[in-house]
Amino acid sequence: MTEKADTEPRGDLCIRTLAMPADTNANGDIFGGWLLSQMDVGGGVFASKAAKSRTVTVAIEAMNFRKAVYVGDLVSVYANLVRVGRTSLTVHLEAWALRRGEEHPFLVTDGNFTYVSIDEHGRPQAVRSTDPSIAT
Ligand SMILES: CC(=O)SCCNC(=O)CCNC(=O)[C@H](O)C(C)(C)COP(=O)(O)OP(=O)(O)OC[C@H]1O[C@@H](n2cnc3c(N)ncnc32)[C@H](O)[C@@H]1OP(=O)(O)O
Repeated sequence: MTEKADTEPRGDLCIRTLAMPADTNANGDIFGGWLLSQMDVGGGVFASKAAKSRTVTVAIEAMNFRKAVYVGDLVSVYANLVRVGRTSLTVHLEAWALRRGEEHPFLVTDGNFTYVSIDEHGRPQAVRSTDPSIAT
């Protein structure tokens, strides 16, 4: 895995939460699945706002777990739109942790999450947005 040189989060802040004891794995560290679910929730909020519709997660790619997260870390998820298809959007998500007593957050995970815009029956529908960067 290549080390990312980023020193600052990129994108829109979409969720911020505190890692709690209930989120730990058998080793007492924060469970990767918990982190992934925070990213999915944040990315879903971002994708629904961008598509102006309900969305569902269809794929997660290029997921990197770069650093461990511990109880008490403040976890923030940032989103960037990287691709818009006919019915789907791909969002690059980064999770950053701020440790108690420290000044600077650090990148803990990142990945590309693809969401599909769906209608009231759960069927894919064309992305419709007033955002000019999302041409359909
Ligand atoms: C936060 C949460 O959402 S939790 C819920 C977890 N997710 C779910 O329950 C979703 C379950 N899956 C589904 O309901 C269906 O598979 C749907 C609605 C996502 C897609 O339905 P399908 O009939 O497969 O649709 P279809 O084949 O037309 O694909 C729709 C879009 O998804 C894209 N897609 C499908 N599979 C993938 C994949 N593995 N990777 C990337 N994109 C994909 C297609 O390319 C298409 O995008 P485009 O229109 O922009 O070109």
